[in-house]
Amino acid sequence: MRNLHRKESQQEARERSLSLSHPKMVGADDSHGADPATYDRYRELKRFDESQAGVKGLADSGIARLPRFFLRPPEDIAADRHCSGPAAPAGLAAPAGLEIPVIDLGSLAAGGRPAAVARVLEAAREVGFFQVVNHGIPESVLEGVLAAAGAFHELPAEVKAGYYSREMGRKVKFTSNFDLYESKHANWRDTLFCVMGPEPLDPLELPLVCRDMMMEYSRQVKALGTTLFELLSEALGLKPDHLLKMDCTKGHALLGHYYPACPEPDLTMGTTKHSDPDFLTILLQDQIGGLQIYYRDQWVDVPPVAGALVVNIGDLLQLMSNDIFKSVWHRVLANHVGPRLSVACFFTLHLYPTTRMYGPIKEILSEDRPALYQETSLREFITYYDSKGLDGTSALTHFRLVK
Ligand SMILES: O=C(O)CCC(=O)C(=O)O
Ligand SMILES: [Fe+2]
Repeated sequence: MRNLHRKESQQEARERSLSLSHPKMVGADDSHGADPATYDRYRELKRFDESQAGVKGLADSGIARLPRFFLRPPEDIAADRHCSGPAAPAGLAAPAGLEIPVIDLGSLAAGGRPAAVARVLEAAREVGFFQVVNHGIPESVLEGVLAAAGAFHELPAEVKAGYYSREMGRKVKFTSNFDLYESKHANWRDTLFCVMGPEPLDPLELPLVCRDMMMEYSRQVKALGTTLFELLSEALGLKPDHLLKMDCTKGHALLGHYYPACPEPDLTMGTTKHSDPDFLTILLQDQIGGLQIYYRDQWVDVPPVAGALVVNIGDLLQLMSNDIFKSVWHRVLANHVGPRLSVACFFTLHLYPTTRMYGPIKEILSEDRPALYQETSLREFITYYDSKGLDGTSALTHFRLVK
């Protein structure tokens, strides 16, 4: 593990001394029953935002009822059950107890590669999600990075406030509900967002409490990403380095999510249903559960498997694979039990000024398989995704040639 020998910075000294003090309470509108005539949603959102304490601040203040802007009306929750995802396979029978595929990467070098490629193809095409085991990242690193992300969120609110931001260009920021002002309902989730590459992040920009573990995990998850993109390239019938040459592993961001125990979990969501705006996501979740994918008209649990990592196809890879791979809706249920921790690694060139255009890969197109999407730059794609927020629609629709 990396050890940085240097003098403690002012910010770190502040973190250390403040971590001994008590978290500050944040105010909350804890009455659902507020008079609709006088309820000022924007003011409440702003008050929450300006607390810079996220949903953990609300949980710590001991609220028994959720502020109104977290509430999802029952018809909204019901509608969720009948949504049609960006790639919901049409006309197929309901799954009889679908289990998210678990793929063993342990024998790639020992003749197991063709079987792994076949399984990756099947999972990416049919389900859009799979779990990997024997992936090469030691359990101590998985446990370590989850604990480190949790430790950041458990710092005193005053310390975390130093990182709180909604600025697009910030490489390291603590935020709650990136789409707070755009979305219909807020989510019961806080996030530490860190852009780790392509320009190497100066480790000193990371909070001290999670710095070494985030750097170590970043290095290891990038190596796993390379293996996965090679398998995915082969699954498309391309040379193993095809997706690597398209810069799919050039940049990645780590998102340390924190879902505190929720006082009224049935009335809100941990994460609203969405598909990911990247090439690929590798997700590390703890043992609490709550992640679900939308598959053949129903929500299916992605159960925590000790030592496994969850992999899902992002919107950009669905676009590049011309719909061979599926980027599917997923969501996280809020829970009485918590906190739930997860660390998502988004392979994306977020914030990197690349002008490269991404469209369906030419080598897999034919007269029978014409391009289904227009080309887009990553900047255009992300700007569109962020402006839309997690509104329950797919950003891919916007780039589809035949609507
Ligand atoms: O926390 C999780 O399990 C899922 C997070 C997620 O979907 C995301 O970061 O896009
Ligand atoms: Fe996601």
